[in-house]
Amino acid sequence: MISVERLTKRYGEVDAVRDVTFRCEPGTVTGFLGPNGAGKSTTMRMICGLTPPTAGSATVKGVPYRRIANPGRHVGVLLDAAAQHAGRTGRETLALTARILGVEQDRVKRSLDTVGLSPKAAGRRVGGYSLGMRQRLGIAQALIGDPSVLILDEPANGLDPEGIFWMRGLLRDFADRGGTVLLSSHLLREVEAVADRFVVIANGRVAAEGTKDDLLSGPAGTLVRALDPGALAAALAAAGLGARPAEGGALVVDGTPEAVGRAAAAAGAVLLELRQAGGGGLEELFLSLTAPPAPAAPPAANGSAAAAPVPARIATEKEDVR
Ligand SMILES: Nc1ncnc2c1ncn2[C@@H]1O[C@H](COP(=O)(O)OP(=O)(O)OP(=O)(O)O)[C@@H](O)[C@H]1O
Repeated sequence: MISVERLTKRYGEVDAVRDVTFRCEPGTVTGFLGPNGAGKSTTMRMICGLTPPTAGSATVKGVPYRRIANPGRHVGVLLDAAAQHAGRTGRETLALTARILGVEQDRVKRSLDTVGLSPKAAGRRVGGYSLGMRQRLGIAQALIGDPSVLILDEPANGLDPEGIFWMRGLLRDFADRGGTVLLSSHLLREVEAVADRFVVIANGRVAAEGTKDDLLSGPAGTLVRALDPGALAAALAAAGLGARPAEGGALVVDGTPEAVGRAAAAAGAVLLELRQAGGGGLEELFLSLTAPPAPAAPPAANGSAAAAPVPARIATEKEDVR
């Protein structure tokens, strides 16, 4: 079990993570999703005791990570596959990890077999590995202590399609045997096939959380796209219809297609698309939750309420200050 309670991390003026709360249960894979810079890595680093939170707390198996004795026997962590010693061979890397964790050396060969690194590859220096090979080695390192929890940050980066398929099978099997998996990605499709639950983070905050069915059962609204997004935004605001941005400059509006069509017609806004939202499934929902805000409406000639921008539920991504 991983438990995250109101985790917050501030870097100067930047709120990298704000009030993030979620749980990962044994026997499940939790997909931790969000666009670049959303706060996934910072959250995972706080769970693993590498970054001190500004506020809030996180526990793994009921204990803060830093207080777990010999944590590699309980929690397998892969946060950055590129951060391995380039001068050691893959086999040496695992042999050293096995010694540090106090597990038998025969686990080295088993782990190499599990992740599909051949004896020849294992004998090469890590500096010559591709990113995909480093990911496999990192996963072997995470698994060698036979943990019951896995925390993996973008583990599919650099893996080819066969490698991604293999990794999904490995994680599914790990969870089906009672393990707990937290898996981050900025690509929904990468995790959709393996995750039981999703935590979607945008701009440092949890934007949505739940199973696929939970996420898709919410009010869908109407998807609309106009030739002039600003004119549409003004028309919706004038009609008192709330909206949030979706993919390709579209909006998802809290209202029926008829109400949206009437509002657009009244303002003379030309529509390119008008339909019930939600048919796009999880991907459409993910994109709408993590999209930048809708364009602001142009000021109305008479200075009426039509000048107000459509309220967007999701704020824009922060500026990267690194
Ligand atoms: N050490 C740091 N100092 C200052 N700002 C930081 C630091 N680490 C992260 N940030 C900022 O915090 C925000 C969240 O970054 P984070 O790396 O957690 O996002 P992410 O969701 O993992 O993104 P990606 O998918 O690109 O890895 C970003 O705005 C980032 O610039």
